[in-house]
This record gives sequence, C-alpha cells and structure tokens, in this order.
Amino acid sequence: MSDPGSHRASVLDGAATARAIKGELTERVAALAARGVVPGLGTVLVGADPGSQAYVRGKHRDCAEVGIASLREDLPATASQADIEAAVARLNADPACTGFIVQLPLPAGIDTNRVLELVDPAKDADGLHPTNLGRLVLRVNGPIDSPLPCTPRGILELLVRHGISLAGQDVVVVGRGTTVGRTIGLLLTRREFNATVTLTHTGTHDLAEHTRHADIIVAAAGVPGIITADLVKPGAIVLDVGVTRVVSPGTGSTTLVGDVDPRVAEVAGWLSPNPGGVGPMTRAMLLANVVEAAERAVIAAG
Ligand SMILES: Nc1nc(=O)c2c([nH]1)NC[C@@H]1CN(c3ccc(C(=O)N[C@@H](CCC(=O)O)C(=O)O)cc3)C=[N+]21
Repeated sequence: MSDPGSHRASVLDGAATARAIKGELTERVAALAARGVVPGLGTVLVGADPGSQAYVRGKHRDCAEVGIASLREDLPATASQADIEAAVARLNADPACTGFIVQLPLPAGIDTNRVLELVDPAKDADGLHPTNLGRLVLRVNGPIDSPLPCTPRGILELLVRHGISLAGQDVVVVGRGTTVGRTIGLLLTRREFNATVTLTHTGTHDLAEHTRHADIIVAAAGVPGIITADLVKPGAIVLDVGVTRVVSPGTGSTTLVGDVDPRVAEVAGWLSPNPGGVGPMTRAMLLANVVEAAERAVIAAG
C-alpha cells in the first residue's frame, strides 16, 4: 500500500447478515406453523444485572420478529440452586418450549455446570450441553445434526456469507472461554471447513508471534483493545468478539468496548465491527437453533 493511513478494512456486516438470516427463519417458522408447530424460546434469567437483562430482552425481541414464541423464567438474584434447577425442569417439561438458554453468568455460589447439565440436550439452544459439545468433538465429518454453539456458528456464517472460504486458512483464536474460544476450533477444523486453528489466550507468551501469521484472527479474550494494529498481518480478516462493559466513573453511563483496537481497520482486509458484527450473528444463531430443534421434533414425530 502506498498510503497505509488511507486503507480501510471491508466491513463484515453482522447486523445486515443477521437480518437476512432472520428473513429466512421467518419463512421456516411459517412452514412449521402451517403444520401446527410454533417454536418457542425459553430463557432462564437470574438476578438484575443490566447487561444480562438487556441481552435477554433482545433475544425475545428477535423471537417476536420471526414468529417464535417467548417463555421467560425470571428469578431474583437470591434464587437458590434448587430454584434455578426447578426453572430448568419446567422448561424441559413444557411442550411450548422447543429450545431454551440459561443466561450466563449465574450468580456466585451457583454450580453453573450442574445447571447446564440438566438442560434437555434436544432443547439446548446454546449448544453448550456436554452431550452437544461431545457430538461436536465426535462428528468431525458428516452432517451436523445437533445444535452448535451460537457464537462460533455465527462467526462461521458471517464469513461464509461474505464469500470467505476457510479452507487451508490459518485461524488464530485469542481467548479460551467455553462459549467462543474453546469451541470454535472444533467447528472450523471440521473437514468441510478445513481451517487450521491455533488457540491462544491472555497467558500466551508471545501473542504477536501467533497473530502476525494469521489469515483470520478471532478476538474473544474480553480484554479491551488487546488486538492492536501491529499484531495484524496486512489484509488479514479480524473478528472482534470480546465485549467489555466500561462504566464511566463520572456519569455512570456504560459503553461497550471490543477486543480490537480501532486502528486495526487501517491494516486488516476485513473487520467485524463491535457492536454490529458478531453480536447480532450470535442472536440469529440462537433463533436458528430454536427453529431447527422444532424442525427436528416434527421430523421425529413423523
Ligand atoms: N447462555 C448464554 N448464551 C449466550 O449467548 C450469552 C450468555 N449466556 N451470556 C452473555 C453472552 C453475551 N452475548 C451477546 C449476544 C449478543 C450481543 C449483541 O447482539 N450485541 C450487540 C450490541 C448490544 C448492545 O448494544 O448492548 C451488537 O454487537 O451489535 C452481545 C452479546 C451472548 N451471551
């Protein structure tokens, strides 16, 4: 580039892509309705964390847009392990609920893994139940017939729908959380996508040594601005997944800050904005998981 300062990465537009997916899902929901089936998303929300409340509100707004019914289990912050497990049991038993999520994080003192293991794997809209994670590990080849974790699936869809092939690409993931970092490699290394994936994290000795060789960087560490322009190979594809809520001490207002420094746009070939990138895709994939669970149930019923 003769004038690096003037380069701007192309935008991986998650908001527009999620809108397109919601349009497709609306048609599939209508086809189910014609057979007398209405998909229903359940949410278990514990406590009054404003971030979690906003996410859950957004998920139900998405449902209304595509014709999915909403079922809410809202529990106080003081809810016990047994209270939360009872809410999970109600949604497991409710035929109107075809898929549901337990909004994370749960309050301190709650055994999250125990709660997640109680979710009926057939209703696991997050794709985070051990059975479904196990299927993701085992089924390296062949059709995917169980729900996938929403954010990894959203990232994959965002790339594919922008004409980006993963075959043979070097993907460096930053962050080892369950919802993104630890699971995305299981998806992208499947034979049909064929990427090469390196998993790094905040304890990696020389992060730049890895990221500078990456064709694709998935930034999911939850560390604001951890991916600076000098860590990015010119022309690389960068996905900004991490979200940190920063509260301004003066006004008390919150802003969302991603893992990618804004100047990365001067180096990268493609960049997913944050907000407006992977977040809306995650929500769209949650809807897809709920619709697909209802479709599978229809097929199973004959
Ligand atoms: N069981 C469970 N499943 C989850 O999928 C889950 C969770 N717990 N806990 C929290 C994280 C976070 N997460 C986001 C989803 C969408 C946006 C999103 O749509 N963000 C908008 C901006 C929203 C805003 O401005 O507040 C955007 O990126 O454009 C963000 C974050 C799902 N999570």
